[in-house]
Amino acid sequence: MSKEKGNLSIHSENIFPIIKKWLYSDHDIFIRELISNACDAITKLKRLNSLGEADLDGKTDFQVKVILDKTARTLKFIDNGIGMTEEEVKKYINQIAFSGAEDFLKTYKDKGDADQIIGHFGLGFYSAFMVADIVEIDTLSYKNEAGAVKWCCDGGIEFEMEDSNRRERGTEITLHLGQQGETFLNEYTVKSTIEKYCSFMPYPIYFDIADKEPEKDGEGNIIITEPKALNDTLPLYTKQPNSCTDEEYKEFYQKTFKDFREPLFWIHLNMDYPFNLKGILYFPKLNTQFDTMEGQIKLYNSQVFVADNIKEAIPEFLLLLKGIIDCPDLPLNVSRSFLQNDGFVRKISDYITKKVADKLNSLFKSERENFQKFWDDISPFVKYGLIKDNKFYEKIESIILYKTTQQQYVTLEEYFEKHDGKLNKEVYYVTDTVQQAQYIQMMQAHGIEAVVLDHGIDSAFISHLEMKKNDISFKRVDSNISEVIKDMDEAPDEETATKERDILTKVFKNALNKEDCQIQLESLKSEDVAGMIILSEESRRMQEMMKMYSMGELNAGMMGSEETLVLNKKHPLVQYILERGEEKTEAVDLIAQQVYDLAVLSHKSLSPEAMTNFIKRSHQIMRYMIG
Ligand SMILES: Nc1ncnc2c1ncn2[C@@H]1O[C@H](COP(=O)(O)OP(=O)(O)OP(=O)(O)O)[C@@H](O)[C@H]1O
Repeated sequence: MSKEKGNLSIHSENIFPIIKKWLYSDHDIFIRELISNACDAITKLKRLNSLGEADLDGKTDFQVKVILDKTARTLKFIDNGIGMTEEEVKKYINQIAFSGAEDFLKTYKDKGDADQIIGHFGLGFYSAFMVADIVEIDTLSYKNEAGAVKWCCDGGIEFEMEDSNRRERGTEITLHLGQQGETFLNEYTVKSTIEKYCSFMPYPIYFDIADKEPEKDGEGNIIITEPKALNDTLPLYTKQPNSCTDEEYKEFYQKTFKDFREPLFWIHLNMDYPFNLKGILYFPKLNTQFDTMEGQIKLYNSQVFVADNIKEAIPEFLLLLKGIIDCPDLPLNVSRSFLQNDGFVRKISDYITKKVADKLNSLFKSERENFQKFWDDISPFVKYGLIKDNKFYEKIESIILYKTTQQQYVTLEEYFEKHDGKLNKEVYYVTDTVQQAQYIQMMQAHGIEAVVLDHGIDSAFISHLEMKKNDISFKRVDSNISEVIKDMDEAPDEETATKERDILTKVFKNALNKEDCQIQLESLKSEDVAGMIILSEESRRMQEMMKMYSMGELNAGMMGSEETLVLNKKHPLVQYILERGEEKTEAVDLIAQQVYDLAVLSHKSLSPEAMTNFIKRSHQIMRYMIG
């Protein structure tokens, strides 16, 4: 065969089923596409007018109307934009995937770029056939000499075109809704879809029902109400940050996210170079631990809603926030439903991360008091962020706050400074201030404050920080006996210590009837406590991990032995037992059992059986007291 060259061609009978079935994931996006076209038509006309190429004839009340006629089963999209000539309909509508928007941008690209044109691919219009059996266009171009044109197509490969008697500049698209479009005969569906996709489109959008019964007052007089646009044509995020007030930010938040709590603070993103990005990120106030998972980032492309929570463009941890991001340069695919994952998207994500880190740093430096006030609410987010994103970690690592048991907020550096010389790069923490009160109090008595790390994210946060800063270790207050609370002067020699520990181990094993009873004998500075339970940090973390992976059953047997009963040699009850050696008396048994139960009680709850015994024994002891 001789060498040939040619153009590939598309058959519309093949492409229509693809558009109807596969191109767009959601049926309702035809509303977004047709309203976007209407807005583009207005933007183009305005642009031409500003270039002196179009006369508006005084008609500058630019708007888009959507009218539902339930009886006729039609949905109309009417604009007073640029309109189309016969040639333009042939070129842009009859040729699938030939975009007039692209054509326009090419022609006018050097003549200023004040407004954004939404269209790009030349396919959106055909999404109307997902819901309509027949689509009609009635259009009159702004060009003086142009005649109005009517176009009609039933979704097959044939269309009809004829002259129209339309007199108004602009375009009216009529969808004759078919079975697939049944749901759009419902006014609430149409209205909420417009609100979903078009809330921030740049021209007012009015929705109305054809032949609607007029509203009347009690006396039967018709109430005339001003039509109200469904959208906000100048959303706050498009304005310059220095011209927005706190009140406006709060109001915008409440309206956009239907959240009537006040946001804690916000970041207004406004970038022109190297890419165009605008938006506002809000740090919401949390009610409960689980609230954090309810963030919502709405992504827009030239004021057209794309989707919520697009992971490719927004760093995962930011999805815990609430916000709007509008990026006209987003590399969207045809359906505008997801992004092509390229380096550009990564840059957007990095930019947002940097902005958030900068804001947190500036709050820390210049509004420390506020930063502390916000900390409880924002810390789950910050911690999640630093675990997920190393760049974020590096930028905010030094400003992470820790709330101490005395309700102060300190950085790690400040924590060590506070305990100057007392702690060897150890951070003592509590996970439950009530349950661990005994330990907290003991440490406080010796000048050590613990920090409260009681959120679900904290165990992962601790591990992450230890991995990053390997000289630092986190120790729960009940995980060991700090040197600070021991009385080192009273430490016995090795031989005595072993002997005493052996005696106590035997006595306690016997009294408690417990084979795996680990005993440690210490001289504590305080004489108030006879015994306390400690559980090594490593084994407790292991237990927690097992619990998380639902391996709870295994832990009791495997890990139980890691629990140690620390007895205070200075306490008279412990001394009483030691003085009696291994002598077995009722009093020794009672003391051992009671000391053990009290130690457990200040660490966790007793099992039902142990609790019953404890109460019985306590009564018995009180009876002995009165003889
Ligand atoms: N209401 C309208 N007024 C004027 N021209 C219109 C209107 N609707 C569509 N057009 C013309 O038809 C062309 C094709 O529209 P279509 O929605 O298929 O694609 P697009 O908007 O260019 O791109 P995309 O597929 O990205 O939406 C538009 O570019 C525009 O030139």
